Amino acid sequence: MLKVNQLSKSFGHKNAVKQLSFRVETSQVYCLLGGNGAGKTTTLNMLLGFIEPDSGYAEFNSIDLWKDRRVIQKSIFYLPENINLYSELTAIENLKYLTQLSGLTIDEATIKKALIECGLAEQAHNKSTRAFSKGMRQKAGLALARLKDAKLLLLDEPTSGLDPSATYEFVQLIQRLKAQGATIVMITHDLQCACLLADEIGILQAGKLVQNITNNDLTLEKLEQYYFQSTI
Ligand SMILES: Nc1ncnc2c1ncn2[C@@H]1O[C@H](COP(=O)(O)OP(=O)(O)OP(=O)(O)O)[C@@H](O)[C@H]1O
Repeated sequence: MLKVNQLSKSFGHKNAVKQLSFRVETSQVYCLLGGNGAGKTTTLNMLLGFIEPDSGYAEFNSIDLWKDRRVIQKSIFYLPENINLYSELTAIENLKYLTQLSGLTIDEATIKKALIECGLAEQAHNKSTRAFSKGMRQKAGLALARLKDAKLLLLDEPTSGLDPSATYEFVQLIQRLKAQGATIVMITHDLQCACLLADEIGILQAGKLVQNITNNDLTLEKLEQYYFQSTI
């Protein structure tokens, strides 16, 4: 379980995140929404340890995210908006190399299995990733998360720039990872995707959490209402 408690961060006089608290249970997806400049990236950067909070804390499975950084880094996987792979290497070579960097030795059959589970067609496994679309890169990225056995996935605007079919495939993939026990935090501007995937949705406005919505048969129309009421 991820517990974020009273997290705050200012840049000079700008309060980017103000006393932010939320919880994400194991096998649940939490979507953080908000307009430009609302504090989503700052929050993600604090969870990733890139930015130190001024106050507050976050724990994953009762381990403090900052005090036990090395322990926690093994559990966290960050999927940036645009995932970088080594373009001269194939998908399999990328995953072999990237898992080796994490101290893992994983055989090719296991890598292929992870790629297939994450929806990357077999004919792409031995191709250079230079010409991979964003959707294909994401599949390879999430296969890496599987191979590293990451328990907490932090996703940054994963559906921006994806076409509707790729978005649909992404939603299905996240649902599978969730069913396999991943805890997921996703920052996004994609209300439809949040509606489909999230168990809980937080809406940030000027650094403050102004809504925390439990997704009980939430419709897109209802979420749009919450969103526009909170952010305009
Ligand atoms: N390094 C920084 N120095 C100064 N101000 C910053 C810094 N990083 C973020 N901010 C400010 O903090 C506020 C929150 O920014 P943040 O990037 O977290 O918003 P966001 O919700 O991710 O926005 P977007 O959707 O546009 O990416 C903004 O006003 C931004 O200008």
